[in-house]
Amino acid sequence: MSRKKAARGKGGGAAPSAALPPAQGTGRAAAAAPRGSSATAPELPRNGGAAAGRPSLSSSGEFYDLAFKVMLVGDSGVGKTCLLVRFKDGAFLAGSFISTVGIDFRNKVLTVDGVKVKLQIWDTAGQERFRSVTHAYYRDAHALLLLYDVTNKASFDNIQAWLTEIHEYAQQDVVLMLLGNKVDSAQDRVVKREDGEKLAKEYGVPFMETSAKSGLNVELAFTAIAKELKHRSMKLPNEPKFKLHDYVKKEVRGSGCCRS
Ligand SMILES: Nc1nc2c(ncn2[C@@H]2O[C@H](COP(=O)(O)OP(=O)(O)OP(=O)(O)O)[C@@H](O)[C@H]2O)c(=O)[nH]1
Ligand SMILES: [Mg+2]
Repeated sequence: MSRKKAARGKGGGAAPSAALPPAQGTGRAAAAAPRGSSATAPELPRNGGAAAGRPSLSSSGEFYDLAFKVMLVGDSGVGKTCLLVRFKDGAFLAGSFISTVGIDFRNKVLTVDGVKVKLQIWDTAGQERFRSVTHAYYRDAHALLLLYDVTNKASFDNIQAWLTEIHEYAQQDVVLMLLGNKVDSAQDRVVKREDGEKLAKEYGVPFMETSAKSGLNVELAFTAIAKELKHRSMKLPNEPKFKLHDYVKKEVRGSGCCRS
């Protein structure tokens, strides 16, 4: 991978989403990106750039060996922005709900089995009116985290429609994971864990329940994705096969226990 600085997202376009605090490497892609345009972040090769074998420099000045694009999708209000802020900054965006406008991205470099993997994480707006913007970004996503809110039945019922949309717009080989968020709100839960597990099994996707508020399983969700993508792109000869489903089953924490 040639030594390059990941381009910053350009400003401009509609008002940037108010939900993400200004931060290093925040890409503020124009909310109404022209149909079919690629993101304002650099295009990332399908294999994450494994071929070059030399580290690159991310916009936050961190070296990385591989880079992948991950998208957060799901109904408005399920917790996509909060999950990203929890993962990136280790904080919970409490207070009033500020809906994402258009799309935003944050970068985070994590180390997976000694390899530095940069995740360029796209936080999409769940509101229907931004759906056409989101469609333009599916094309080069390497992985998708599909969220519903365990306290909101409609967000779970809409998962089928999200899966149809993903099937239509995303690549065949996209890595997909289903997340039931807000599991800390036990008293308000209306979607049982078994319902999520059953749906995930039906579609053959890994599943876990998370909480952006407590942090439960948030690190695990992104680490599992990074491991899967790294193993796909760097098939080292004597490396044991990585099985995403098995890894998630082994590592996932129940909502009854401590933080992730
Ligand atoms: N209890 C609890 N509340 C959460 C959690 N995650 C998000 N919330 C709250 O749910 C509301 C919506 O969260 P967001 O992250 O903004 O939702 P979103 O999916 O980004 O919504 P859009 O940007 O409109 O698509 C906010 O008031 C958050 O505080 C969680 O894990 N637990
Ligand atoms: Mg949001």
